[in-house]
Amino acid sequence: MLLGVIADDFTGASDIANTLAKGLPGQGGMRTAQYLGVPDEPSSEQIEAGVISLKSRSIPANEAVAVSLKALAWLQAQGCRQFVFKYCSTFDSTPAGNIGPVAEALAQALGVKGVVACPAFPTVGRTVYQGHLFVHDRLLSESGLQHHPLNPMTDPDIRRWLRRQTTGEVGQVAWPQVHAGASVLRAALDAAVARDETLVIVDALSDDDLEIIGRACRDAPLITGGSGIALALPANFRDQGLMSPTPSAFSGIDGPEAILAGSCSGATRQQIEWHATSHPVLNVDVEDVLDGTVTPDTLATFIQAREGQAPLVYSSAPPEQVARLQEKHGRERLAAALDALFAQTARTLVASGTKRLVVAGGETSGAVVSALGLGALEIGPEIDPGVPVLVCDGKHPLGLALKSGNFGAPDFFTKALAKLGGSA
Ligand SMILES: Nc1ncnc2c1ncn2[C@@H]1O[C@H](COP(=O)(O)OP(=O)(O)OP(=O)(O)O)[C@@H](O)[C@H]1O
Ligand SMILES: O=C(O)[C@@H](O)C(=O)CO
Repeated sequence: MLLGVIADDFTGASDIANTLAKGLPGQGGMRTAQYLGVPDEPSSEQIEAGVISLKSRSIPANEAVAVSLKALAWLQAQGCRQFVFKYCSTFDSTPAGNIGPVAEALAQALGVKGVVACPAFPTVGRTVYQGHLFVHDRLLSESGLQHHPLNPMTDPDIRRWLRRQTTGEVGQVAWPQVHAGASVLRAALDAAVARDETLVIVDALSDDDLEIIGRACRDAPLITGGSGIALALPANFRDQGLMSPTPSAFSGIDGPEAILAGSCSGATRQQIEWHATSHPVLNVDVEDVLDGTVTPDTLATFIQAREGQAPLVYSSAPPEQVARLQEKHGRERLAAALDALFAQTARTLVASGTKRLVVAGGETSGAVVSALGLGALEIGPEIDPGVPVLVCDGKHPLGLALKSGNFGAPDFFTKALAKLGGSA
């Protein structure tokens, strides 16, 4: 294994695994595996990039640091020579962490300074300019993310946001020094090291900028950011003659299908609305879940009876309704009940032969794949930006798509099932 990634959530892990498996246009990517948590055993496969999915975005900072260091140790034991800490392209965190504490702990463990921090993902509208994060044409703090239930992003200046979370000084490299090319940027990062800056926010407006950043980080032991930060890393390894020719082709997994959505993001709700125009959907009433009227069997039975019709079950609701329910029942209680509902539904479905499973939402995906107890997932073709086909290869192959709440086109769900089946 050449490259090790520590991702702070499951859908974010798929996102960067997708970037690494694709590589730069026309150049090919790395043979990539996504692991669900820190594996107990060494990697047995011919994997070039290993991505460890953690659920560490919204847990206490000291726990996030501990599990991230454990992931680092496992990746080091697999022989990785470079590490990426992947967080959200909208920098999801609070003044208490977890991006700063985890990044500083990894930097300290690796003995490095001048570490790039860049959440930019221009393909989905996330750019960084003068240390400020934009979502399309809005500042982060005016993009809707200021209302995020767990990590309200109320300050678009991510230098200032990160300084609240860190003990070391946070530096900045502004866009002109990125645009000037990899050697100018490298010199700017070396100057940051000389100033004793541990983390350095680096501007990026386009994939060209991200490629320059990746090239400048060819020999950097640690890089941090969104998935875009990994764009040029496969090419760095290929240029050094370290990679094998072509990863194996994905030929598709056919069989019964299911779509589970717990994400309440605008994109997911639009995708559900689109899907409902021509496919069976079941809207789960959260109060029925809490009082036991709706159970995992209710959902599994609905799906099993509609095999071949792309059935979807969802709890997703608009923000006002979510806020009202959270007020009444408590956020933790709702999340635990819904996580358990989707997790047990997935277990029942897979046990009864479901072969293609699409899940919307990071927390929901984490609950589902943890319950399924899957090993390493291999990365297949891209469905939409940031969302690849995932394959659990074994005696009973399973194809998965784990969609970040805000990702995907309106027809994402049917497209995902088609890609999992090997068509489209
Ligand atoms: N009807 C509902 N009422 C209240 N909470 C809900 C409802 N439906 C889902 N939830 C909760 O909303 C949260 C959705 O989080 P999840 O991470 O799955 O989606 P997301 O935040 O859109 O995705 P991502 O993290 O990938 O951006 C879960 O904790 C889930 O339990
Ligand atoms: O970077 C992103 O936006 C996603 O990969 C993600 O982390 C969503 O949870």
